[in-house]
Amino acid sequence: MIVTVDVGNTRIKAAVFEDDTLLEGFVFDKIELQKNINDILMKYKAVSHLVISSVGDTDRAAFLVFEKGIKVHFVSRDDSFPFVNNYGTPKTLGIDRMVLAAGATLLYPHQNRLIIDAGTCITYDFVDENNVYQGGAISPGLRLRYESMHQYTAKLPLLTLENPETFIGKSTQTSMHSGVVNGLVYEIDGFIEEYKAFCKNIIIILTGGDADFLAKRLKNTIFANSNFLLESLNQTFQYKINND
Ligand SMILES: Nc1ncnc2c1ncn2[C@@H]1O[C@H](COP(=O)(O)OP(=O)(O)O)[C@@H](O)[C@H]1O
Ligand SMILES: CC(C)(COP(=O)(O)O)[C@@H](O)C(=O)NCCC(=O)O
Ligand SMILES: [K+]
Repeated sequence: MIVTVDVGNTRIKAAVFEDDTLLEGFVFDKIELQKNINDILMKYKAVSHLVISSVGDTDRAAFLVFEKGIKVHFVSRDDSFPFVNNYGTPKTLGIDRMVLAAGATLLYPHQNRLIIDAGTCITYDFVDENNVYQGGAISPGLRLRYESMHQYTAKLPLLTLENPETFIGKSTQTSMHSGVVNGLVYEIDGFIEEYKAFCKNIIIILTGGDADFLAKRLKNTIFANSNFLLESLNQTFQYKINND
């Protein structure tokens, strides 16, 4: 049994796996890290490994306290990955994006894959049918769009996510909701159209904290799975064990 942990820029997500089956998922804030991991390990005594992917310079020590009896593995660029990396700056490619690319490569063989992760930032990652990671895009996430408009203007309020009724905003608030939500939906649909025109036989996976909210608003049919990074971590770790 393993626990995978995804340390994003906003929150921490974790899941318990028995082989390929996700038994339970968790979401918590960074300050509650040790307590939550401890609770998970108390509940699932058969856990043998903690597998962590972190977008930042996580305090390794916070995880290493669990090393008594459990193996702690931080996924890094030195691990084996099931794709060839054709990114121009492979050393600066986010570990989270590498794990998503690895998961898509292993779970959806012999096809083109586009993984869209709607988290703090929106990341687009493209792995082609020859298992070459080609790159993608990075743009601000939903919450970041609201926060940055407030932070970098004199007059715009800080709003929380709301569904815009129409695309024509009739007030400051509805204009901002339309700009953020419709703007992001148009962006994602636009990228999907570009990728579909560029290559046939492509699977599109949408994940991240805003995946469910966005999925039902997209024109394109996609596969929404908010646990895809946690599942990809499980796959990446099994691949590493089998290939090291
Ligand atoms: N309690 C919450 N705290 C922060 N963001 C949340 C929360 N619930 C939903 N979200 C949404 O999740 C998004 C962040 O997604 P997440 O996958 O947690 O990010 P990351 O992987 O970068 O930490 C935000 O844009 C926000 O709209
Ligand atoms: C783009 C990201 C900030 C996304 O982080 P997230 O929204 O998942 O928290 C992260 O993948 C990152 O720091 N990447 C490094 C730059 C790159 O991938 O090229
Ligand atoms: K992301």
